[in-house]
Amino acid sequence: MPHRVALVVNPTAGKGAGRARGAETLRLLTEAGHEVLDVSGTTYAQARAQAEAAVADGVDTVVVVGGDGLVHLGVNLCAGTDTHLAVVAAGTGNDFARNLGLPVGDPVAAVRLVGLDATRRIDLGRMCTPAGDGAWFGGVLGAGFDAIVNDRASRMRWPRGQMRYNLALLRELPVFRPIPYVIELDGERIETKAMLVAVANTTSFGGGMRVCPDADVTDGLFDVLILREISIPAFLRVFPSVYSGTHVNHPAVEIRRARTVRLEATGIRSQADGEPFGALPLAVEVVPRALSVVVPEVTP
Ligand SMILES: Nc1ncnc2c1ncn2[C@@H]1O[C@H](COP(=O)(O)OP(=O)(O)OP(=O)(O)O)[C@@H](O)[C@H]1O
Repeated sequence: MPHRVALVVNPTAGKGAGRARGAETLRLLTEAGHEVLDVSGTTYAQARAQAEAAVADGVDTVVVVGGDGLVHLGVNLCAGTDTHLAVVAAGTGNDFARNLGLPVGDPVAAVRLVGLDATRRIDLGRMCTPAGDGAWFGGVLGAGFDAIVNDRASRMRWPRGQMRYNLALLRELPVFRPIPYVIELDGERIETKAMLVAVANTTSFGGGMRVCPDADVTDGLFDVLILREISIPAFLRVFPSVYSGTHVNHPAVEIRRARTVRLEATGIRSQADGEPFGALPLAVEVVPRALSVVVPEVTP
């Protein structure tokens, strides 16, 4: 079925590969008979404003070409509506696409899905500051060491891609101190020092770090990881096991399930889907079935 499509391309995604992937996606969508409105911008803010207007105008589907940052934009455009989100994964990490079994680095396969009309409704996270500033996220919200590294990486101009995060991590690690948190899980209050707290809708972030390997996007619950205070050498030893998800067996790791989470810590910022969000405190809730995603197969 031909769709009315709003296309958002991040030309900087995947170390600059996004531009070519975007041009290919535009050509493929047009050839497939879809009516395409290219709402890409020279900045994230411009793309967002143009895409919001297209969604308000009633497009059927938003197609994002980029990494998890562009998925984050798409999630915020389509959340709570019947507009479908299609992902042409062309970023560095592509955690969202991998978690949902979507094609990665393959615009032909991703565009084919748009015409097949197979969609799946998934849960989203909704985060809110005390001032009432809110946003949605599809993947993982982190507030701790991950957000500090993410913050530093986003201020660095070089190198690009995954190496930037590795370098930021090496710079932050020696000066990092465990953070005193107040965490509320469905109203249960936990006071603890921890290295990071991650509120997960999907399983992974940061390019394959399977922080909450059993997270399920349709269970109406977050998986919440608390990595309690450990020494920096112990942190370095446990860190690689996050890629296989076996870190969950470490005694300092606790994973809990909750519908609502409140996070409080002084001077700590958050990141969601790899994009910086506000400082703590934050209130977070899961909103079941808030997003319709274009997928390879129909699921109820
Ligand atoms: N023209 C643009 N349109 C959209 N986003 C842009 C644009 N220029 C720069 N960006 C930035 O790209 C980031 C998102 O990148 P994305 O996740 O799509 O790709 P990536 O290669 O995986 O990036 P990263 O390695 O930074 O995670 C956002 O933080 C956004 O501010």
